[in-house]
Amino acid sequence: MSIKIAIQGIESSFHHLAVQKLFPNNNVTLMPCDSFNKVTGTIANLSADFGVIAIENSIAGSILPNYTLIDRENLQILDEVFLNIDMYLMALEGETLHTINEIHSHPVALQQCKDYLMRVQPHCKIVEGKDTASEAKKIRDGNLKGVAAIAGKQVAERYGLQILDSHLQSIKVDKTRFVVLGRSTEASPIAANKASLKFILDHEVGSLSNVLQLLQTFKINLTKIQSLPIPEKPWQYAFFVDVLFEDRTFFSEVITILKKTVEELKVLGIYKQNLENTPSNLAKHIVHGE
Ligand SMILES: O=C(O)C(=O)C[C@]1(C(=O)O)C=C[C@@H](O)C=C1
Repeated sequence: MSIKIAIQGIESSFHHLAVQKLFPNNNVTLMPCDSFNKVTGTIANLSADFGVIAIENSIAGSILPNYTLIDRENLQILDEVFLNIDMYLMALEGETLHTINEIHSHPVALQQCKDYLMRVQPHCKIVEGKDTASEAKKIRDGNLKGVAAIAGKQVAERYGLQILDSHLQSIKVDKTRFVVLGRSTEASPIAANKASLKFILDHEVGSLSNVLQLLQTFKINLTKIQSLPIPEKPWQYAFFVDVLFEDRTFFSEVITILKKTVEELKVLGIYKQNLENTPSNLAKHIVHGE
């Protein structure tokens, strides 16, 4: 039995690499989607067991629409993984840096390489595509002359393109955080030490500061805070935070207090921090029915 995992993009994209890191020993059926929207929809309508989506890149920043998608579809963050990203310029055999006049890639990938594009290829037309790998495949399938794609090295190998330039990202160390999404309402892992929360505050002086102080009191470490506008309420914001906790009881107490004090609270996931990129245990539930 295989696990069905929806990703944005096709085989060899960075999302595919993230799935391979998370589920290296499992029989995975990849469900390629051409937008993040379709990934979350595919999980919500039960077609996929899980989905993997990028949530933040160290150079390009948060992929903001993905926060809204997780929230809107009522999905749970079940796991995470961090990929080192290295960007390459690739095109058909025989092309050189001087014959290229158009460059395609995923918008977040283009953003990571914007210094390179301005410095080395300022004359090129930049085209935002669906994902790194499908843009490269398009060049191969359509025999597109004068067109290059920005993608990972594995994409050049998979789709038979020639590498014209390497390490294009603006900062050498380039990392993307991906999260595994599911519909699961099952108990979070016993070893969980991280949570993603969304809260909305009333417009009182100090309401955000009170929440931060509460976290401090209970020794809960805030690792990320992101505000997003609430479209129905102009100039009001929802806060999306990631927190690390050592003591599960303290964490539960904080949740109880927050529920009473903030206007709205939603737990988007309780999982184990995974800086070491340990393979996920989630497949067990699907394959063995545990
Ligand atoms: O197009 C791809 O290969 C992707 O997996 C998408 C994506 C992203 O959404 O951030 C993934 C990792 C990199 O940061 C660049 C692009």
